[in-house]
Amino acid sequence: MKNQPLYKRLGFAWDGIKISWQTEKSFRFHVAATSFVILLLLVTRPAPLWWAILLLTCGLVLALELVNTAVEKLVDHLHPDLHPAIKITKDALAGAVLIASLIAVGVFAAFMGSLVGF
Ligand SMILES: Nc1ncnc2c1ncn2[C@@H]1O[C@H](COP(=O)(O)OP(=O)(O)OP(=O)(O)O)[C@@H](O)[C@H]1O
Repeated sequence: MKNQPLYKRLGFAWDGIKISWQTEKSFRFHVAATSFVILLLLVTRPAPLWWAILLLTCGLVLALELVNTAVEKLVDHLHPDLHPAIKITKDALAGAVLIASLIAVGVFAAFMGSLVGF
Protein backbone atom coordinates (compact mmCIF):
# COMPACT_ATOMS: atom_id res chain seq x y z
CA MET A 1 0.00 0.00 0.00
CA LYS A 2 3.05 2.34 0.07
CA ASN A 3 3.74 4.93 -2.67
CA GLN A 4 0.28 4.95 -4.21
CA PRO A 5 -0.43 7.55 -6.94
CA LEU A 6 -1.37 11.04 -5.75
CA TYR A 7 -5.06 10.73 -6.71
CA LYS A 8 -5.35 7.56 -4.60
CA ARG A 9 -3.65 9.16 -1.60
CA LEU A 10 -6.00 12.13 -1.89
CA GLY A 11 -8.87 9.62 -1.93
CA PHE A 12 -7.57 8.02 1.30
CA ALA A 13 -7.33 11.46 2.93
CA TRP A 14 -10.88 12.28 1.79
CA ASP A 15 -12.07 8.93 3.25
CA GLY A 16 -10.54 9.97 6.60
CA ILE A 17 -12.34 13.30 6.53
CA LYS A 18 -15.61 11.57 5.54
CA ILE A 19 -15.46 9.04 8.38
CA SER A 20 -14.82 11.83 10.90
CA TRP A 21 -17.78 13.76 9.49
CA GLN A 22 -20.01 10.67 9.72
CA THR A 23 -19.02 9.60 13.23
CA GLU A 24 -17.97 12.72 15.17
CA LYS A 25 -20.53 15.37 16.11
CA SER A 26 -17.74 17.64 17.34
CA PHE A 27 -16.00 17.50 13.92
CA ARG A 28 -19.28 18.45 12.19
CA PHE A 29 -19.68 21.37 14.59
CA HIS A 30 -16.17 22.63 13.84
CA VAL A 31 -16.69 22.27 10.07
CA ALA A 32 -19.86 24.38 10.44
CA ALA A 33 -17.99 26.99 12.52
CA THR A 34 -15.16 27.10 9.94
CA SER A 35 -17.69 27.52 7.11
CA PHE A 36 -19.25 30.43 8.99
CA VAL A 37 -15.82 32.06 9.45
CA ILE A 38 -15.03 31.64 5.72
CA LEU A 39 -18.41 33.18 4.82
CA LEU A 40 -17.70 36.11 7.14
CA LEU A 41 -14.25 36.58 5.56
CA LEU A 42 -15.80 36.61 2.08
CA VAL A 43 -18.39 39.18 3.14
CA THR A 44 -16.12 41.51 5.16
CA ARG A 45 -12.96 41.16 2.97
CA PRO A 46 -10.45 42.02 5.73
CA ALA A 47 -6.66 42.39 5.31
CA PRO A 48 -4.86 39.22 4.09
CA LEU A 49 -3.32 38.75 7.56
CA TRP A 50 -6.80 38.15 9.05
CA TRP A 51 -7.49 35.52 6.40
CA ALA A 52 -4.20 33.81 7.25
CA ILE A 53 -4.69 33.87 11.04
CA LEU A 54 -8.35 32.80 11.00
CA LEU A 55 -7.82 30.02 8.43
CA LEU A 56 -4.76 28.79 10.33
CA THR A 57 -6.60 28.62 13.66
CA CYS A 58 -9.70 26.96 12.14
CA GLY A 59 -7.46 24.54 10.21
CA LEU A 60 -5.61 23.65 13.41
CA VAL A 61 -8.88 22.77 15.17
CA LEU A 62 -10.07 20.61 12.23
CA ALA A 63 -6.69 18.87 11.93
CA LEU A 64 -6.66 18.09 15.67
CA GLU A 65 -10.23 16.74 15.39
CA LEU A 66 -9.00 14.33 12.70
CA VAL A 67 -6.04 13.25 14.87
CA ASN A 68 -8.53 12.79 17.73
CA THR A 69 -10.74 10.56 15.57
CA ALA A 70 -7.75 8.56 14.30
CA VAL A 71 -6.30 7.81 17.75
CA GLU A 72 -9.74 7.10 19.30
CA LYS A 73 -10.61 4.61 16.57
CA LEU A 74 -7.23 2.93 16.90
CA VAL A 75 -7.25 2.55 20.69
CA ASP A 76 -10.90 1.42 20.72
CA HIS A 77 -10.01 -1.22 18.12
CA LEU A 78 -6.83 -2.40 19.84
CA HIS A 79 -8.26 -2.33 23.36
CA PRO A 80 -12.06 -2.10 23.61
CA ASP A 81 -12.03 -2.42 27.43
CA LEU A 82 -11.51 0.37 29.94
CA HIS A 83 -7.89 1.21 30.79
CA PRO A 84 -6.33 4.15 32.66
CA ALA A 85 -3.80 4.72 29.84
CA ILE A 86 -6.65 5.00 27.31
CA LYS A 87 -8.38 7.50 29.56
CA ILE A 88 -5.21 9.64 29.61
CA THR A 89 -4.85 9.33 25.82
CA LYS A 90 -8.46 10.34 25.10
CA ASP A 91 -8.52 13.09 27.71
CA ALA A 92 -5.25 14.57 26.41
CA LEU A 93 -6.59 14.56 22.85
CA ALA A 94 -9.80 16.23 24.01
CA GLY A 95 -7.63 18.79 25.83
CA ALA A 96 -5.65 19.48 22.65
CA VAL A 97 -8.87 20.14 20.70
CA LEU A 98 -10.17 22.33 23.53
CA ILE A 99 -7.01 24.49 23.65
CA ALA A 100 -7.02 24.96 19.87
CA SER A 101 -10.76 25.81 19.97
CA LEU A 102 -10.27 28.40 22.72
CA ILE A 103 -7.46 30.01 20.73
CA ALA A 104 -9.73 30.06 17.65
CA VAL A 105 -12.50 31.73 19.68
CA GLY A 106 -10.00 34.31 20.96
CA VAL A 107 -8.76 35.10 17.44
CA PHE A 108 -12.36 35.30 16.21
CA ALA A 109 -13.21 37.73 19.03
CA ALA A 110 -10.20 39.89 18.10
CA PHE A 111 -11.35 39.86 14.46
CA MET A 112 -14.89 40.91 15.41
CA GLY A 113 -13.36 43.65 17.59
CA SER A 114 -11.33 44.89 14.63
CA LEU A 115 -14.50 45.04 12.49
CA VAL A 116 -16.21 47.40 14.93
CA GLY A 117 -13.00 49.43 15.41
CA PHE A 118 -12.32 48.23 18.95
N1 LIG B 1 -11.37 2.60 27.08
C1 LIG B 1 -11.42 3.57 27.97
N2 LIG B 1 -10.75 3.46 29.14
C2 LIG B 1 -10.80 4.46 30.07
N3 LIG B 1 -11.48 5.60 29.91
C3 LIG B 1 -12.15 5.79 28.77
C4 LIG B 1 -12.17 4.78 27.75
N4 LIG B 1 -12.92 5.23 26.72
C5 LIG B 1 -13.36 6.45 27.09
N5 LIG B 1 -12.90 6.79 28.30
C6 LIG B 1 -13.17 8.06 29.03
O1 LIG B 1 -14.42 8.57 28.61
C7 LIG B 1 -14.23 9.83 27.95
C8 LIG B 1 -15.16 9.91 26.77
O2 LIG B 1 -14.78 8.89 25.87
P1 LIG B 1 -15.36 8.74 24.41
O3 LIG B 1 -14.77 7.52 23.80
O4 LIG B 1 -16.84 8.87 24.45
O5 LIG B 1 -14.69 9.92 23.71
P2 LIG B 1 -15.19 11.40 23.60
O6 LIG B 1 -14.25 12.24 24.42
O7 LIG B 1 -16.66 11.44 23.80
O8 LIG B 1 -14.78 11.61 22.14
P3 LIG B 1 -15.57 12.24 20.96
O9 LIG B 1 -16.66 13.13 21.52
O10 LIG B 1 -14.47 12.98 20.26
O11 LIG B 1 -16.07 11.03 20.24
C9 LIG B 1 -12.75 9.88 27.56
O12 LIG B 1 -12.27 11.20 27.46
C10 LIG B 1 -12.12 9.11 28.72
O13 LIG B 1 -12.00 9.96 29.86
